Amino acid sequence: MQQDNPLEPIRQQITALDQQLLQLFARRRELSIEVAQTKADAVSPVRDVDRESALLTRLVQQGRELGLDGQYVSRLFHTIIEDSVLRQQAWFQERINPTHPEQVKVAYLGAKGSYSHIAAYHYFERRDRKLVEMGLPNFDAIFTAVDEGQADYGILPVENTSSGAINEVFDLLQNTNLYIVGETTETIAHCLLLADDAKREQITTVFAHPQVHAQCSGYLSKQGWDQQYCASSAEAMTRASSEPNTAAIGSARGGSFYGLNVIEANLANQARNESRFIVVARKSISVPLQVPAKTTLLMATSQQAGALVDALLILKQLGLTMTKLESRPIHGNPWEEMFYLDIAANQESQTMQDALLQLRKITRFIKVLGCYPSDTILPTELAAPALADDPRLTGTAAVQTSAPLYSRQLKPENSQINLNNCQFGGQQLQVIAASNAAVTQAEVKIKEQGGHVLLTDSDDVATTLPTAKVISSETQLANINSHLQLLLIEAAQMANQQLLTQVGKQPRPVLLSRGYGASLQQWLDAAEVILQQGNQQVALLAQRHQDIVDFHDLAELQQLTHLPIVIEPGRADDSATTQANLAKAAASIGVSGVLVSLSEQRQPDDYAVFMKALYA
Ligand SMILES: O=C(O)C(=O)C[C@]1(C(=O)O)C=C[C@@H](O)C=C1
Repeated sequence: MQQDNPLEPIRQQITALDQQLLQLFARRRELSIEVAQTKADAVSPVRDVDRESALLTRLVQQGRELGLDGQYVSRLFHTIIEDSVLRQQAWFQERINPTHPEQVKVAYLGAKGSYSHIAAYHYFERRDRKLVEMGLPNFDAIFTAVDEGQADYGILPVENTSSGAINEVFDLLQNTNLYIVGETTETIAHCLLLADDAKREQITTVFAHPQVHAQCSGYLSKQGWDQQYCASSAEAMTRASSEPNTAAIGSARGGSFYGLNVIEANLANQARNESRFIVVARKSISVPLQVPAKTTLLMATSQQAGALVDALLILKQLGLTMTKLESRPIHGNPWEEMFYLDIAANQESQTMQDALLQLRKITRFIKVLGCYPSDTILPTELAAPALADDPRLTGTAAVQTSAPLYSRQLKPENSQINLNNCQFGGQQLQVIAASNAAVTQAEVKIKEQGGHVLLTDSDDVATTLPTAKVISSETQLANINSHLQLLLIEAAQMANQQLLTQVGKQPRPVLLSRGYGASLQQWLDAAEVILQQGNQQVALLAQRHQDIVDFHDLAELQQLTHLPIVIEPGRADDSATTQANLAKAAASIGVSGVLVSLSEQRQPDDYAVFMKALYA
């Protein structure tokens, strides 16, 4: 009989107390949101370490009087305060980005019970959002589902304390249209999970995601089981629940979805096993200044020695803290690296705007992948005076730069584009020679008579000259040769927003022609589309189809933009000498390049005449 069990009355009292504790926690949470509402009016930060310190000191003291250990009390209240801070942050977030519906569709890796699923659950629960779950088989599918609007958000793991960065996700971020709008860190407790009727001694095979295998390699190497990789922890658990003599590695919570029991816990190599996840969406968000924010940048520096150090020095000089630096190879550009930087600052703060402005000047590619609330809540240590000043709060007033990226207003000095040893935007006029002949034949001629870049339709890469090619479609862009250095967008494509957007994601310089009948503003707006995507290496090409190159336009353009300007001088029937004179005149008002035909078949050799007249 239950009444005979002496434990029962005591347990009932514990249950009743726990129930009261829960009600108190819930009430505390409500008060925390009331505090946030008050802070919104006063524009004070969420985090108040002085208050936390005073509160913890008092609680530890009072706890001691009640016989409670100080560590125990501070640990408990750190969890409570962390929840309070994260809730307030979520409340502020919602206040300035109020578009979210009550339920959100979230794409994550694997099925119910996967680590990504649990991270998604925690993240959106904190935001009072009901989760419509969309488990997908791979990371690529998650990006596509959000991009195409089938899901509102995607949640993706980016790093783990034992196995490091998740490269596949970083690689997909290189080409995405999505923005990072949030992050969350999950403590991952890997357990050995077995079906009800299974026995540990009979295990022959263990299923886990490759990252999980890596994180538990120490434990697994001692077991002598066959280790099989699965696309997700959920798949591993599904298999362990149906295949005899097998086990899975997963979380206790995940295992419960599949009727699996925890046989051993804490299998990871590192005692502290945490994974950081990012949340991606189609629209970027603003982060309120009350909330500590992170800004993630994607950046390619020039290939000169020390280029990365120069970029990092800018951050240092502005007092910005970089919390992460990852590098990944650039797709199609062997030995070139794309850098991912997490900076503890709000994108809209003046300091971050200054940093972006300076970084744009020295990078070949730069894009803000997102600015989002930082979910890392460091515990307030007791009696540490340094904590009175929370360095993660930038606290500066919001500044939105409205000047376009192409404008002189934003960047007074000329931009420069480097291709091997030639430099558009520098002192010397650069010559791009267009040729239909075989690449080797054209190369010989350019080397004999002068010139810097070869514009060719050929995919032959056997040349030491930088090569340029006309790109007319996204398909063509997707298949370009990795040696190609300069992309030329012709007049007919100037208004092709999709092509411009894709070209903007390239780490290669772009020469953008003015569209037929397009105004200077429309031309610059097209350049802006490319720049906004991250590609900072854009030059403008005034082509011959504008009848003759209009010097009035060129002079005006010089004032409006810092982008290098290249011209195709004169009409086709202008003599080589006339074209050279036009090129020289253009150079005198700051034009940095000229596009001419190599005209292999002509007699006399127009190219030779042109080059001679140019340097006469
Ligand atoms: O008192 C405040 O200002 C709060 O925001 C509440 C609270 C808490 O939960 O106790 C939360 C965050 C602050 O860092 C300090 C305390």
